[in-house]
Amino acid sequence: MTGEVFVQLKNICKSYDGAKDIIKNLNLEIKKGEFLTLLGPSGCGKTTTLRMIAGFEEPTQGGILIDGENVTNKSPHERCVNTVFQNYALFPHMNVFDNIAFGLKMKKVPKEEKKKRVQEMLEMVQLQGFEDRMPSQLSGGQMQRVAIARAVINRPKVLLLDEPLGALDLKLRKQMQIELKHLQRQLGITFIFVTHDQEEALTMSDRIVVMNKGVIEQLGTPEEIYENPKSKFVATFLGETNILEGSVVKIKEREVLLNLEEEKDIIRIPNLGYEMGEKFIVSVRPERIVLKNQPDEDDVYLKCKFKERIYIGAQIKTVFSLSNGKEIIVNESIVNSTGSHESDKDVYVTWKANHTVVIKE
Ligand SMILES: Nc1ncnc2c1ncn2[C@@H]1O[C@H](COP(=O)(O)OP(=O)(O)OP(=O)(O)O)[C@@H](O)[C@H]1O
Repeated sequence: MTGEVFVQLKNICKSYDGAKDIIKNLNLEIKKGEFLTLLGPSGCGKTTTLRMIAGFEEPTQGGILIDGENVTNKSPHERCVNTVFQNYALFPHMNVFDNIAFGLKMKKVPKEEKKKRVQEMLEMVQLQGFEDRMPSQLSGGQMQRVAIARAVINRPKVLLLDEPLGALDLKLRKQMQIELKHLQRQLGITFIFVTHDQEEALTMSDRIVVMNKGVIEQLGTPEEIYENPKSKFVATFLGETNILEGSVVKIKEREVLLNLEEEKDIIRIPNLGYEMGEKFIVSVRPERIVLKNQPDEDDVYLKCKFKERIYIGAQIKTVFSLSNGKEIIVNESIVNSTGSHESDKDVYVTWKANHTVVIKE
C-alpha cells in the first residue's frame, strides 16, 4: 500500500426511483494497493457502491475517479477494473482453461502467451492440472478460485469483490479469506471487497468502511474500528459488546464522573470538555472484563449478580445482571475462567479505564 489515492468517490448520491437516496453524499478515498472492505447490514448500499465503481450503475449525483481519470460516465469495459461475484458467474460450457483465458481471447492475445499466462494463474490459485475440468466438476471453493483467476488475468488495477466467499461453508470460507489476502499482497492490486460478515472484514482488510443506511458510519483500520467505535451502531455491529447508558454527574478539572445505569455505579473518564447532565453510551468488550470479589483501586467496576454460564468452546460466556436488570456479558478464556459462580453473591465486573469506550449520543 503506497498511501497514494487511487479510487475517489466524490459526493456520490444514488437513487433508483428518483425519490429516495440509497447512497447519501458519500465521499471515499481508496489507496493504491489497499484491501478496503465495505461492511454493513443487508440493504445499507454496499453492492450499489461497488456497482457504481464497476460502472454497472451510474451515480445520480457526484463523480468517480480512478487513477486520476474521471470515469463517472464510462462503461465497465472502459475502466481498468474487474468484478468477482458471489455466484462465480463462470461460463458453464467452457472448461477451466477457457474460462480463465476468456479475457485474453477477447484481446486476441497470441496462443503461446495465453497458455503461459493461464498456467501462471492456475499456479497462483493452486489449480494446476484442473485446466480440462468443466465448472460442474469443481467444488465451490475451486469455482471461486477460477473466477478470481479469470478476473485478474487481464491485470486490472482494481478488483471489486461482491461477497465472493458468501456461498462457501465456514471452514472453506476461512481458508479462502487467508488465501485471498495473500493473493492480494502478491498481486499488489487494489481490492474493494463487500461483505456483511464482520469477522471476515476484520481478518482481511487494511481498512474497513462501516456503512449504515447509505452513509459511512466510520472508516478505519480493523483495530481502530473494533477498539474505538465512534457510534453505538459500529460498536454493536462489530463483535459483541456491553452497552451501558450514563450521564455526567460531576465535572472536575481533569476528569468527569458518569453514572452508569444505576445512581451508585459511577465511573471516571478524562475530561474532554463535557457538560453536566450530558448523555453518553459506554461500550465495554466482554473480553476486557475481569471478574473480582473486590475491585482494585485503578479498576472501573460495577457490582452485579451471576445469572448464567454458557460454554462456547474456546471461551466461557458468563452473563451477570445489574440491580436494574441490565445484563453484562463477560467472555473468559477457558484457561482463565474463574469457575462456577453463586447466584446470590455480589461480584464485581471490572475493567481498566483505557478499555472504556465513551460514545457521545
Ligand atoms: N436495481 C435496483 N432497483 C431498485 N432498488 C434497488 C436496486 N438495487 C438495490 N436496490 C435497493 O437499494 C438498497 C441498497 O441495496 P444494496 O444491494 O446496495 O445493499 P447491500 O448493502 O449490498 O445489501 P446486501 O448485503 O443484502 O447485498 C436496498 O434497499 C435495495 O432494495
